[in-house]
Amino acid sequence: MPSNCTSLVFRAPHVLGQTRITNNTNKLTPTIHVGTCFPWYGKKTHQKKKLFHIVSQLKCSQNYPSSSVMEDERNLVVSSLGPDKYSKELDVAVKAVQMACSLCQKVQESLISKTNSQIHSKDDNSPVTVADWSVQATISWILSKSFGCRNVSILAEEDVESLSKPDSKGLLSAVVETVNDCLVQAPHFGLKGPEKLLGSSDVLEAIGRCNSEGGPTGSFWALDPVDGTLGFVRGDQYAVALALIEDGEVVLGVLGCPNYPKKKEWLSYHHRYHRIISKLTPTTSESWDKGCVLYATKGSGKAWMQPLHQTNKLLAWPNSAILIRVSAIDDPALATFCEPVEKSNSSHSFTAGLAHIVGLRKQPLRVYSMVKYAAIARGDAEIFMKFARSGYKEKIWDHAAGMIIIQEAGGVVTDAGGSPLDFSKGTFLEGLDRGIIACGGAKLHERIIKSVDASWKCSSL
Ligand SMILES: Nc1ncnc2c1ncn2[C@@H]1O[C@H](COP(=O)(O)OS(=O)(=O)O)[C@@H](OP(=O)(O)O)[C@H]1O
Ligand SMILES: [Mg+2]
Ligand SMILES: [Mg+2]
Ligand SMILES: [Mg+2]
Repeated sequence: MPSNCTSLVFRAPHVLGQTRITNNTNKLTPTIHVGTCFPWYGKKTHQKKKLFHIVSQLKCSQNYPSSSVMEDERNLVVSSLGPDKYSKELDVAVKAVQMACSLCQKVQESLISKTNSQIHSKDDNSPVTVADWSVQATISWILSKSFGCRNVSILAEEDVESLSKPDSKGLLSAVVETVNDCLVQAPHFGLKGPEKLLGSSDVLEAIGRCNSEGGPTGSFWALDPVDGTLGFVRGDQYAVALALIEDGEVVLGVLGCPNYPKKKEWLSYHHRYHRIISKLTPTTSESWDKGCVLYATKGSGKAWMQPLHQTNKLLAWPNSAILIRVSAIDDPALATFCEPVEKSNSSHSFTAGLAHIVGLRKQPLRVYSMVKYAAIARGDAEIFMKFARSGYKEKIWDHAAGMIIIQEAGGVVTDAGGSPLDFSKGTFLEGLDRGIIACGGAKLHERIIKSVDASWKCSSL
């Protein structure tokens, strides 16, 4: 794991009550290195607890969660300390996505209680709302503020043209208001907000700045401000997806899923039930009722999840993160596969044929957005398949964050030919072979890839 900090020095030797922190050479240890081993042996339970607590605190004090303290029967071993290469990027990205989720929750609530007048159609007839532009502006502003405009390059879904038209004044002012409402909350999320309210030109600039073309060299952020806008406007699942891509490789991913239910069974409920559920359960998403942010950095072998941040209850976020892992189920008969809700986005008949050949018995779990990737990473489902109509080119922002989170949680993501997804060719996943297959484990993945050809021959795709 990349690490630029391999030791941590105490200002004074630590003393736990009467227990001095000593390492396995029994020397008082003012410095803890990666690999430092603290013997449990002979220690009393309360001393063990204190020792574990203090050593665990070290990782939290580094403001990042990927260091780890391992325990065995005799020792407590510090396996890694200090921030990894992307700690600052991860910290800012997670906070920015948390803010974006909170923005989306407010807009979704207001959309559901009003008419459809706030939902607009793009040239390709897909929906776009105040939330899509507002999240893009907010995250663009936060990234620029945190890393400097010149150092930040963003490739994002929404463009600025339709918002800048003279007849879009009402829409633009709604976006400006939403962005400002969100940015004033920045300090609650541990970020700096603007000194004064942003004007229309600031907001348009922030959206327009997301004009990176991506490509094979350098580093850029890929942002889908609201993925699954259709789910969003229907009061259902959607995601905020942010990934960092370096020299064509996804190195960091953050996925905000504000409506991810505490009980995985609720994922399969029709959107109308979600509305009922949201009335039945506290909208504050207290504890784990609904909503989470998932994240991972490349090569860490770990993926994390934290609950949605509550502005009135400040959670020190690395401390509230828990590790997630893909499902261990590798028997197709027991596996759940997810796919897009809309037939026009992925062929349901093709995946039904494929499922039959592979021996998947359960009904498909149809969920809007990259929440499907989240379900695989959390181990709530085993397979995700998407086969768009021929001629449709998948966009990188629809897959980057989800892919890395599944991979670091132990899963496999490829195209339908078994090749890795290529994020180095600009906006689209060029060269994608037919579709996308993501699985919790390699065994299931292999079985599906092997069956794609057989199923493909009898399909009309
Ligand atoms: N025709 C077509 N074919 C395939 N894919 C398409 C198509 N049109 C759109 N999209 C992209 O799909 C994104 C939503 O994907 P989902 O898997 O969530 O689909 S679904 O909404 O559940 O049906 C959606 O992302 P958002 O625009 O961010 O919602 C689109 O990028
Ligand atoms: Mg999308
Ligand atoms: Mg989108
Ligand atoms: Mg869209």
